[in-house]
Amino acid sequence: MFKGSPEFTHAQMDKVGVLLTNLGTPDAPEKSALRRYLKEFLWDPRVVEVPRPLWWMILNGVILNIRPARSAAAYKTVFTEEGSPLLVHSQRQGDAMKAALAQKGRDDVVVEVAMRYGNPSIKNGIQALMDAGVRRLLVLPLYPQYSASTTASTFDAVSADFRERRWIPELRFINHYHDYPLFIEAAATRIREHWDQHGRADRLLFSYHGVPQRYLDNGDPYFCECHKTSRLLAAALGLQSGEFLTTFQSRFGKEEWLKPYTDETLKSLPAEGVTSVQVFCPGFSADCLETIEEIGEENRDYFVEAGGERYEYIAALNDHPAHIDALSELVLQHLQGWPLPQIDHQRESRARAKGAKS
Ligand SMILES: C=CC1=C(C)c2cc3[nH]c(cc4nc(cc5[nH]c(cc1n2)c(C)c5CCC(=O)O)C(CCC(=O)O)=C4C)c(C)c3C=C
Ligand SMILES: [Fe+2]
Ligand SMILES: [Fe+2]
Repeated sequence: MFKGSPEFTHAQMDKVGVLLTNLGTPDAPEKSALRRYLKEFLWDPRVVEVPRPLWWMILNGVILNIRPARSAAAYKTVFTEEGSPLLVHSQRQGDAMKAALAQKGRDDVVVEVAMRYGNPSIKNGIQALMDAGVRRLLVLPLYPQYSASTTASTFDAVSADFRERRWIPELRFINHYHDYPLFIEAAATRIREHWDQHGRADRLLFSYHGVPQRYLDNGDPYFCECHKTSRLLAAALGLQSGEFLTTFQSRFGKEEWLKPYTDETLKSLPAEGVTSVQVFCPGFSADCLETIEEIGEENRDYFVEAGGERYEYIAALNDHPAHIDALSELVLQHLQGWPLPQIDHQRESRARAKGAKS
């Protein structure tokens, strides 16, 4: 049986919905929650492209016995009273997006936030939108650069939900916004604000989450989109080549990942006479474990141990007003051409008078 909409009446106003998604995060910084989260995440064939029987054995036999405890300890250092930073920032982005759209004259748009893995799930997010009468759905995965491991995986989850539905909404899906001028300007604003407060450093590092080199070799545009973001951002900031670097962080597993690696770069810079760096992560729309702990703490230690003197992490865009403005303009652009929701009030009152579904 497909999931239906038995409460439907013709008097109901068709709505437009926006589903903002991000990667997802464990429910708690505990071993059991990490095991659940990593099991779902790392079993996704978009994330780990290894033949399933072999990967099943490695994942269940080795990784899920070691990694949950290690990752839980790392997550403990970033969780706050409010919860996981990624989720907290995402929810703030959702609230701010709703307010920005209303301010721009679209208070009819329903906004939900969902996570590809864990909670709040994409399934529940789509259900909430459908329950609100959404018949036109715009999905915005908050990954500026397209990668099969993130963006396509989100599409998989949305389409998997649709496969269970009788009445699917019209769908639009934003693949990427790595070169969207307002996004570049928002990131440049964040960096300029940091410079206003702290001054500049010898180098500005743009550090992106990595993926295996093999994915690039097989046609994933992620690497190129990261470099394009860096180039546009450098141009917006008036930086010359040599003043900024593009590096890749968060390696997982033994194979080669996109290079240069952020950690190795930071370890080598002091020997080249670079003793002050600022690091910004243009691929992370929200601060999370990988920025707060890995870039903010772990990599700082590498740089300082190698002789670096000044290391600053520049916060992600999170709910910065320039970011919310960019994302809401992006949404409005992608909503163009979809008829505004309309309601036939006469028909509605007739239907109500009859007290029956029409
Ligand atoms: C921003 C884009 C991201 C890409 C591309 C990406 C690819 C990718 N990630 C892993 C493995 C892990 N990533 C983990 C955390 C994590 N990854 C992203 C984003 C991208 N990942 C974010 C935002 C986060 C943080 C989530 C949070 O809760 O704060 C983790 C879990 C953390 C840990 O245990 O160390 C893993 C594992 C792979 C294999 C991959 C591409 C193939
Ligand atoms: Fe990741
Ligand atoms: Fe990491």
